[in-house]
Amino acid sequence: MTQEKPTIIYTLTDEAPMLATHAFLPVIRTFADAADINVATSDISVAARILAEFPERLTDEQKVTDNLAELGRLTQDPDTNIIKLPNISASVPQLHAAIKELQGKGYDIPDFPDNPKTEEEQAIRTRYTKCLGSAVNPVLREGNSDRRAPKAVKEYARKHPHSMGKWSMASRTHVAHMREGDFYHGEKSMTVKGDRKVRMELLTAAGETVVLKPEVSLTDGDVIDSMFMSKTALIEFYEEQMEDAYKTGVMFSLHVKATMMRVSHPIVFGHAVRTFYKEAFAKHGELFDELGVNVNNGLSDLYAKIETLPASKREEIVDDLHKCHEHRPELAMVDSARGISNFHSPSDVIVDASMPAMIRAGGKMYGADGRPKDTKAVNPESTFSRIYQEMVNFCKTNGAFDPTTMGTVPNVGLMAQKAEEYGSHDKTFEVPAAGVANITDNATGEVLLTQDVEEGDIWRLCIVKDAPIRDWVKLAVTRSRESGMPVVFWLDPYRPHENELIAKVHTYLKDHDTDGLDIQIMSQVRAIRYTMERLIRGLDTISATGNILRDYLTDLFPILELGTSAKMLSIVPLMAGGGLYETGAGGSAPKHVKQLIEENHLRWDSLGEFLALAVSLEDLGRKTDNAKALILAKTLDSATGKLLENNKGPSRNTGELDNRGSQFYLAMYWAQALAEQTEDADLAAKFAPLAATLAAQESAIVEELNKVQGDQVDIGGYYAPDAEKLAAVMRPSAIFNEALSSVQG
Ligand SMILES: NC(=O)C1=CN([C@@H]2O[C@H](COP(=O)(O)OP(=O)(O)OC[C@H]3O[C@@H](n4cnc5c(N)ncnc54)[C@H](OP(=O)(O)O)[C@@H]3O)[C@@H](O)[C@H]2O)C=CC1
Ligand SMILES: O=C(O)CCC(=O)C(=O)O
Ligand SMILES: [Mg+2]
Repeated sequence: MTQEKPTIIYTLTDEAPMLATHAFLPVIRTFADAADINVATSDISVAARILAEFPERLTDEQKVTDNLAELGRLTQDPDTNIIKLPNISASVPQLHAAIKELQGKGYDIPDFPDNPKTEEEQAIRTRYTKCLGSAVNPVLREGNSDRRAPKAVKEYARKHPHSMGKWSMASRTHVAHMREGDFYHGEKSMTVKGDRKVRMELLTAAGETVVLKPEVSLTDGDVIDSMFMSKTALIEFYEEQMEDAYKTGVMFSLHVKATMMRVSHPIVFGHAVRTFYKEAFAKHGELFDELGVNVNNGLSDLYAKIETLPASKREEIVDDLHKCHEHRPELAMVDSARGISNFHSPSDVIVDASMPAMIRAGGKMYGADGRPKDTKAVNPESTFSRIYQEMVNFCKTNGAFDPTTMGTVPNVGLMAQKAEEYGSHDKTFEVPAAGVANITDNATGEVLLTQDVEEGDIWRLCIVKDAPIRDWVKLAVTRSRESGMPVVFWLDPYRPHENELIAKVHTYLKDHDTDGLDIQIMSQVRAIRYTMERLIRGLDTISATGNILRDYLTDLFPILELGTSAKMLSIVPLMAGGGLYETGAGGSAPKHVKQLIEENHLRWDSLGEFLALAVSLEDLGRKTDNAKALILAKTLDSATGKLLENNKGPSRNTGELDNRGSQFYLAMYWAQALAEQTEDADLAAKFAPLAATLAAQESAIVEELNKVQGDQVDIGGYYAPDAEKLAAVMRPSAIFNEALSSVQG
C-alpha cells in the first residue's frame, strides 16, 4: 500500500458488508477521484486472514499478505485514514467452515486441530487461533470511540419510527446474573507505579509453580485488575436458574459474547450446555472425551463429532439428550423452523445485539414453536448485566420507549490499546489446579495482586493504560462541549477497577476547561436509571464508559432509538493522529447473506458507510488542505440527509429497493448536490452530467435493480466468494454502471 496520493483505505470484510462494498466501491471511487483521492482496499476478511497465516503452503498466486498487521502499523501514522467495515469474529464452527471452503478452492491449508496431539498440530492451532474471535478490531482500535446518531438520522427515526413491541407490567422476562463468585466479586485492582514487567503464576496447593504468562509489560500509571470467576459458583448459578425457569415455566436464554471474549465466554457457554444436559454428559462423558467433543463450541460440535459413531450409539446419545429436555426449561431458539436453539453455537446469540433485540420486542424471544415468549435472560457476569435488568424494570413500569419522542444517548468509550476486559484474551486462563494466582513482579518478586482459585476457575489480568484514560476524559469533555449534552461517566466506586478510574477521571478533568459543562460520575445502575429518566423526556445524555459498556450501549440505545445500530456514526480518533471510521456499531448480519443467496435481495443498510465516508473525507480534506475533499464531504452529508428524507433505505422485502438501490439513490443525490454547489465550478461541471443521467434514468435503473430479485444467485462461496460473480450480482444495472464509468473516463 503506497501512499503517494492522499489515500482512504477501505477494508474488505465479510458477509453483508462485504457484499455491499462490491457495489459501493465503484461509486466511491468515481467521486473520490474528482478530488484526487486514492481509495485503496485492504482485505481483512476471515478468509484472507487465514490464508495470510500459511504462506509456505500456498502458490505464489495464492499468497495473501498480512493486511491486518500492515493496517495495525498504519494506525501509528498520523496520515492514516481507514474505513473499517464490520467483520466476522469467528467462532470455531465458523473457522472450520471457512477452512473447508478454502480447501475446496484449492488452497492447501491444514485442518484446524480441535484437540492437538502433536507439537506440529499445536503449532497449527496456534496460528489459527490468531483468526479466532474478535481478532481485527483490537488491532485497529488505537484510539477511543465516539459513537452517536447524527442529527439527520435521529430526525428520520422520529418521523419514521420503527416498530416496538409492547411491554406489560405482567411480563415475566427478567435478567439473571451471578450474585457471588463471578468476576465482579473476585476482582482486585491497582494503579501501577513505575514501569515493570510482571508474570502471571499459579502456586498450586500441591506446591508446584505454574507460570501461565511469563511476561507482561506495564507502564507507570496503568490500571491492572486480577479477577476470576468460580467454576463451582457458575455451575450452581446455572443449576438454580434452570431449575427456577423450569418450575416457573419461563423460557431460558443465555447471552454471552463468546466472539469478543474469545477465551472466557466459550468456557462460560460450555458450562451452561453441560449443566443443561448433565445426565447425558454423566452417561456419555468418557465417550465424548474420546471423540474430542467440546461444547464450548456449542452443541453443534457434539452433533458433528458423534457423526462418526454407529447409528445405534448415535441414536442412544440423541435420545439421552432429548430426555434431558423433559426436566429442563424451554430454550430460546435462534431458528425455530430448523430446530436450532440458543445452545447450538456460541456465536449465534451475541449479547450486545441479542439483549436489545429482546428489549425492543417487549421482552420476548422465540420459543421452539416459533412463538415469541417471555424469557429468563441469563447473563452470568453481573458487572454489566445489571443495566439490562434495570432497563427491563423500567420498561415494565413505563412501557416501551417511544422512538418518536425519546432523546439520544451517544457514547464515548474507553477502548484504545486493548483496554480492559476486551484486551485480556492472552492473559485469560482456565485454572489447571487449585492454588494461589499471583501477579508477580519479575524483577523483585513482589506480589502485586493475589487471588485464591480453584481448578476450572477462569482467571484473567486486564490492563488499561494511562494514556488512553487521559484521552478518553478529553474526548468526553470535547463531545460535551461540542454537543452541549451532559456527560455521565458510568463508574462504580464499589468495583475496585472503576474506583481506580474514578480517581484518574477526577485528575484528568482538571486538564480541561469544564466551565458550564454538566459532568457526573455514577455507578452503572444509577447511570442507566438517570439516563432513561431523561431519555423518555426527550433529553440527551452522553455515556462515557469502559470498553464493554461501550460495546453494549452502542447497540442498546441505537436499537431502541433507531431500530438498528447500523445508522450510527462511529469514529475512532486514533491517538497517533490518524482516523479510523467504523461503519455503524453493529455486526455483519449473516442472515442478510442468506436472503441475498436465496432471493437476490440484500437488505443490509449501508448508511453507516455513507456517514463514515463523509467524516473520513472531511478529515482528509482538512489535513491535506484539499478543498475538493471538503466539498465532497459536505455534499455527501446532504445526499445522505436527502436519502433519509426520501426514505430510500433498503427494504426488508424482496422485490423492493435493496442495498443496491439505496446506493444508487445516494450516488444520484450526491451528484446532484455537487452539480448544485457553487464553491467549486470544476466539481459542479464534472458531476452535472452524471446527476442529469441518473435523474433521467431513475426509473429504468430502479427497474433493472429490482427485477433481478426473487431468484437464487451464486456468488461462488461464503467466506471467499468469487470476485467476478460478486460484481455481476452486486452491480446488475447496466445503465447505472455505464453512467458511473462515463465519469471515470
Ligand atoms: N464491528 C464489527 O466488526 C462487529 C462484528 N460483529 C460480527 O458480526 C457477526 C454478526 O453479529 P450479530 O451480533 O448477529 O449482529 P448483527 O449486527 O450482524 O445482526 C443483528 C441484526 O441487526 C440488524 N442489522 C445490523 N446491521 C445492519 C445493517 N447494516 N443493515 C440492516 N440491518 C442491520 C439486522 O436485523 P434485521 O435484519 O432483523 O433488521 C441483524 O440481523 C458476528 O460474526 C460478530 O462477531 C458484530 C458486531 C460488530
Ligand atoms: O469485534 C467484535 O467482535 C465486535 C465488536 C463490537 O461489537 C463493537 O465494537 O460494537
Ligand atoms: Mg457491539
